[in-house]
Amino acid sequence: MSEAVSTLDGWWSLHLLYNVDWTSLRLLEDSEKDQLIGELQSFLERQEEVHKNKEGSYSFYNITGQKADLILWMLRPTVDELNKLELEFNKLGISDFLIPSYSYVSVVEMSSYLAKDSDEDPYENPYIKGRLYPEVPKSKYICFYPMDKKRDLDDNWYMLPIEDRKRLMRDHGMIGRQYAGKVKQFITGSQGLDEYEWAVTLFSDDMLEFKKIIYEMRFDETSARYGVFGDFFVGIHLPAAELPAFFK
Ligand code: VOV
Repeated sequence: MSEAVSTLDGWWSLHLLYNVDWTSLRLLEDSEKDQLIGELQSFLERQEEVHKNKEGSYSFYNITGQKADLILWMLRPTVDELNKLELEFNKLGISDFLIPSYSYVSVVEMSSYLAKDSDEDPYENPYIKGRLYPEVPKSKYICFYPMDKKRDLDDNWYMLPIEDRKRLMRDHGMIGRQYAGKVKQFITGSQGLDEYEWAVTLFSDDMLEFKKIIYEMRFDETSARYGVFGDFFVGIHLPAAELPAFFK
């Protein structure tokens, strides 16, 4: 049996994606729309407060293409809090006009493949804390997708010796590092929690950087041989102040 890799686990993560029911929304009076929008803005302001207090984080983007219109990504210390938040969101008036299109449950994950031997408690290390309990940026663009590592007879990530997986992850990290300052990545693990094994959530101020990093990584053995991908969702930042222009 191959040696399992240990992980450090941080905040819980919930990606919620919706399509807007534009046909029904169009039938509302402007004053009714204002009320729905105001309520959603208050919800987002509460998320911003939590983010500023470093008790969680969130992001809200307008998805490009027909797979969804909106993505709300929320991070919290416990899955119970996320569950409650989802209920709170479902009870907002605007939710009557939102059709769920996709959701993803996971938890911020850091593997130990590249960890240095140390006696210190990793959960007290400032760098690791910053990764496990992240401040999600408000970059112009988001790219979100779930993925697996392959378990075929010939190409089975889970049967590779840990030394091989360490080498592959080192190479993966080297490519990633070339995108420092251009792409910010968040890896959340979902083994036993959702359909795939990880969610990848990327942020950048240039949408083309998503294509560049993902294409470059496809040629690296980790992705070329073992990466299996779900649907990709890309979108543009939607600040609360722009909601009236978006919905009206
Ligand atoms: C901004 C770029 C960037 C950087 C710097 C980066 C670095 C790193 C490091 C150092 C490590 C290992 C330690 C850890 O933290 O776990 C990882 C881990 C991981 N990555 Fe990564 N990754 C990036 C970016 C990045 C992308 C674009 C993808 C998608 C791959 C693709 O083909 O579409 C990805 C995937 C992952 C996954 C699924 C894991 C977990 C794998 C596992 O088996 O556990 N990642 N990643």
